[in-house]
Amino acid sequence: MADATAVKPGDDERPKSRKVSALRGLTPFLAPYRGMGVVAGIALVLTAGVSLLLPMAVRRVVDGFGMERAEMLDQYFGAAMAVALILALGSATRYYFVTRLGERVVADIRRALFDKVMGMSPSWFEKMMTGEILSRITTDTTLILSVIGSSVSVALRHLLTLIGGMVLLMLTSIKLTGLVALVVPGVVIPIIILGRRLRASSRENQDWMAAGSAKAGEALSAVQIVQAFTHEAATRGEFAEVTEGGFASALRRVQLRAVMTFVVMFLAFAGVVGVLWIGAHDVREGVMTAGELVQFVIYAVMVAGALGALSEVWGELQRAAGATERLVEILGDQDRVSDPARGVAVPDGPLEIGFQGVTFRYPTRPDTPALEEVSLTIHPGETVALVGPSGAGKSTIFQLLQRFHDPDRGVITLGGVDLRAMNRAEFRRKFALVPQESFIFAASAFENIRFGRPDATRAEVEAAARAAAAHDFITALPQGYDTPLGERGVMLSGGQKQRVAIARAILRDAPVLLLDEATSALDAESERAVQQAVDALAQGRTLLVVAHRLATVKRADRIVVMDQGRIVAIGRHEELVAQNGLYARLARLQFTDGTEAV
Ligand SMILES: Nc1ncnc2c1ncn2[C@@H]1O[C@H](COP(=O)(O)OP(=O)(O)OP(=O)(O)O)[C@@H](O)[C@H]1O
Repeated sequence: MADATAVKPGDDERPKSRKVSALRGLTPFLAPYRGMGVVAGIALVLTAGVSLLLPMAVRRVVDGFGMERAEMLDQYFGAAMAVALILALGSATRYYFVTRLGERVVADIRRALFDKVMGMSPSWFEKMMTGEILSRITTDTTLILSVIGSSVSVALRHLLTLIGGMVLLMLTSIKLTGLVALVVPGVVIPIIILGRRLRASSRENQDWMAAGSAKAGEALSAVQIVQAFTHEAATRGEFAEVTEGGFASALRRVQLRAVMTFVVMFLAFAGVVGVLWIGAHDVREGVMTAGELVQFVIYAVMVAGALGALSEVWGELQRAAGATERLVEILGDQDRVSDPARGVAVPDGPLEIGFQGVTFRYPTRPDTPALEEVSLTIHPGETVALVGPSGAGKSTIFQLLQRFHDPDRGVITLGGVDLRAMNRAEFRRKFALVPQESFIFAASAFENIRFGRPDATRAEVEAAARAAAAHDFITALPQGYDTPLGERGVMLSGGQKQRVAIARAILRDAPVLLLDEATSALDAESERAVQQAVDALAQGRTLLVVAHRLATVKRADRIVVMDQGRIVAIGRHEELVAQNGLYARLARLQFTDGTEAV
């Protein structure tokens, strides 16, 4: 068994107790479908009621009432046929509506979760791994499906049988019911005690499942790195550890369930046998008829069966309660960044960008400022290059400008309006981003470029590709623009991916371009092609570029030199070289054209 303490998931501040009442979190999702619930409820009551009448019919058969005349016998069995029809119809109706309700509600929950997660800012994703989110969207919702789609209705049916059965037991024989009543606490108390332990172990089990998905998801997305570093054995080991941890915790749950099933079943049936024994004496002495005893026994078996089934369903309800709580947790999570209740419209026309006294620390690194007292104005149409050593805060400028985080101090404006006063989706339309790592979706080249503007025509997509010097290599692909590029664009070279990303940004046709240049050196030809694409992109737009190439910096109207989160110099290439400061050093050592800078 794995060392559970080493990688035990779920060791966070969340409370461990999982109460079935957590299922209340599902109410908002169930409310719109009240109608379906009502129909299912009626069918449920009907079938439970009819099944409760059956033992009485059996008593009459055993005791021979109404069997004297043939037509009465026929009527009797005709009625039994009708009952069978009602039972079958009621059960089918209940199944249909309950299952449909479950599927509908779970589809709604999945969508609500995904919608929520898609809108969260990066700091939220820092505490939640992709695999874990996926596990919640799939595994946890499946648990809820089983509850709404069956367990609740099964539980209700058994509950009705239990209550109705008890009443009818009393009507059949007060004395024997009294005896049964003595047995019931003996069954219920162990259910409560074991149920509590089961609950804790269920949550733990679900946490293990989520941790397993998270590990596997990460390893799969980096499978080449894992193989290149011959880390397969260790990665397999880590996954095995999580999986075995999950198995061990499942085993504890299964053992508990087994013990619980034994205790409950034995006590229930032992009780029935005991009561039956006394009843048999009563029949012998003529205190009750054989039919009454049979009726009583059937009710008692129904009641015991209902109790046993309830204890099983209870476990499922608890598992689902844990799942619900986790989902409600995500749905209720407050993001650090949020849109204003009523967003100010983004100004039309040329947009000036302003940073005024911006200081920012990443939430995960509260001690080190990533930006400190940054003030900078970028005029419309200007090309500004951000340069500086690794970790200087260049990418952080981009992050804040797109409002993935809010500054701790200071203001960031677009067109003179504080970003926090506008809706993020509105002002982000003014930006076209070319990230350092060009992300390629598992779709065709055409779809990948059209991602920049989903309503673009084929001609517009091709024009953008031409401007980005991507048209020629795309048409040379086996199916041209319709060639699937494979997961993360495995079909393309680094330079080609960049040009697809640039074409995407050109197509977006936004007034402000944010270009994070790739640090990796390209061969001379790709370099020229990418440079040409960037030039096309910069035409008539504001360009803010995290620059790693001398060619780019030399073309810039202004160069902003950053170091340890601060702006240390601003100027043109020649001026900065003449100052012989950090920039001159960087220019000599860091820019990737290979040419001497000064
Ligand atoms: N998500 C994050 N959480 C915590 N700290 C971060 C995060 N991203 C960046 N940092 C830290 O903030 C500082 C600035 O990082 P940033 O990515 O802006 O640097 P950069 O100048 O773009 O570097 P590079 O040229 O290497 O990309 C660094 O010290 C970095 O370690």
